Amino acid sequence: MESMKNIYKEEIFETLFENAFHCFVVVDDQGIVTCMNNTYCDFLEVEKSVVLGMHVTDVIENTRMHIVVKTGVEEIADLQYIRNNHMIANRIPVRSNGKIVGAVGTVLFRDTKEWMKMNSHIKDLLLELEHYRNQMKNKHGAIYSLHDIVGSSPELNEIKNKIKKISPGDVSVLLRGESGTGKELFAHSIHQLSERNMKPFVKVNCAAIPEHLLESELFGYKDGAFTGAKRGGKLGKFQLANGGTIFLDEIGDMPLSAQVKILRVLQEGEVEAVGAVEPEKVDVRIIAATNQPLEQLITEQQFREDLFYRINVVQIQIPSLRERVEDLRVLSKFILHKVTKRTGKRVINIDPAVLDRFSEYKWPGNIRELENVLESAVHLTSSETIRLEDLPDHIQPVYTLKQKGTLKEILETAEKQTIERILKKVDGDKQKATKLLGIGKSNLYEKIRKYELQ
Ligand SMILES: Nc1ncnc2c1ncn2[C@@H]1O[C@H](COP(=O)(O)OP(=O)(O)OP(=O)(O)O)[C@@H](O)[C@H]1O
Repeated sequence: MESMKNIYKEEIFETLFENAFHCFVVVDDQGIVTCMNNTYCDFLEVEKSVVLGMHVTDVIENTRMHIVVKTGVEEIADLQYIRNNHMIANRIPVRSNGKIVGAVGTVLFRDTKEWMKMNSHIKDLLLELEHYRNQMKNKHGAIYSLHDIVGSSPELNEIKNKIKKISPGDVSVLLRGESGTGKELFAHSIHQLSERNMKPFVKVNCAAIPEHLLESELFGYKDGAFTGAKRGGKLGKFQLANGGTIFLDEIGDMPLSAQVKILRVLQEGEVEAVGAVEPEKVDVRIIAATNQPLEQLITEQQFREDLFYRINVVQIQIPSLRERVEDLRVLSKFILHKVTKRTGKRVINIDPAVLDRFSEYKWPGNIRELENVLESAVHLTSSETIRLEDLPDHIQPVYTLKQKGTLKEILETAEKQTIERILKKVDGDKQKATKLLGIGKSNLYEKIRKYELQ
C-alpha cells in the first residue's frame, strides 16, 4: 500500500513537472542537476540526458541554485538574465529531516513566444522611461548633485568642501582636469547648490559645435538673419540659460572669434543675436571646463588672456583617478551596481586581484574608462564575480621588473604567474591551457610540477 502511494506521488509529480508551462529545475545538495523539465530544456536548447548530472552553473546562466542549497534561504521573484531575457526566478530549498537535500527552481514564463513579446514590451517601456528621463534632464538641466559624486579620498573631500563654499555666489568657476574625471558632475553640483538651482542649467560642448554655427548656437539669431534661418529666429544657449548657469565644456577648443563674444557677455552682461539690431541683457553664471593647457594656448595665441582671467576667478583642479586610488574600490562597486541594475545580469563581486590590478593601472580615460572596463567585464564574465580574465587585454597584468633578483629568477616568476593565470582562465583544462600558452602538454606538466601549481 505504502509503495502504491509512492508511485502515485511520483506520477503526479512527473505529470505536473513535465506539463507545466513554467521552467522547472531540481538540484541536489551539491548543486548537481537531478531533474529539468522539457519546457526548461527547450528554452535553454539543451538535451536533458546531457544536463542531468551536470553542475547547475554549467547549465543555467547566472543561476543561484547552488547558493540556495548552501544558505537554505529561499529566493522569490528574483530577476535573472538568461539567454538575453530578463526572467523571474524562484529558488526554494528542499529539506528532509531538517537537512537541506536540494532545491527546486522555477522560472516564470509561459511559452517562449509569449515571453519574448512581454520581454520586448518591458524593453520598450524601459526605453520610454529613458526618453522621459532625458526630457526631464533637458528641462531642468542639472541632474547630479554632490551626493552623486562617489569617493571619500582626502583629495575629493577637499574639492567637495571648496564647491560648497563657492557655489552660492555668482563667481565664475573654471574646472580643470583630464577627460573623464567628472568635471560635468561637479558643474551640475555647483548649479544645484547655487541660488540659481530653480533656473536652467545649459551645457554647451564647445568642441562639438562647428565653428560657423557656434555664434548662432551660443547667441541665437533673428528672423531672416541668413538664408536657411528658421522662421521666427532661434534662441541661443545664453538666452536659454538666462537666470541660470551656462556650462562651457571644452572651452579650450573654442575658436577665437567666439571667445571675443563670450568676453563681451561676461563684461557687459549682454548678448547680440545674429541679425539683431541691438544687444539684449542676459544674466548667467559661467562654469567652464577644460583639459587643455590654457596658459600654453595663450602663449600660442590660441586662447585670449583677458577671457582666461574672466573665467578663472575660482579654479578647481579635479584629480585624475590614479591620483586618488583610494576611491577605486568604492567607485568600482558603485559602477558595478549601476551596470548590473541596467543590464539585469547578476554580477555581485569583484575579485580582490582585479582591484589590485586596478590600483596599479594608470587609467588614462579616468572614471569613464573604469565604467567601460566594468561594463565590458559584466558582459563577458560567466560567473557572479569579475575576475582578471574578464578584463580587456590592455588591463591584464603585465609583469613589470619591479621585483629584485637575477634575470633567471624574474623570468621564472613571470612564467609561473602566466601559467597560473591561464590555468585559472580555462578552469584547469590543460588541453586548452597548452593552446593558449603555445607549449606542448609534457612541457606544461613539467612546469606545473616545477612551480607546484596543483
Ligand atoms: N566621482 C564620481 N562618482 C561617480 N561617477 C563619476 C564620478 N566622476 C565621474 N563619474 C562618471 O564618469 C563619467 C565621466 O564623467 P564626466 O563626463 O563628468 O567627465 P568629464 O571630466 O566632464 O569628461 P570630459 O572632459 O571628457 O568631458 C560619467 O559617466 C560620470 O557619471
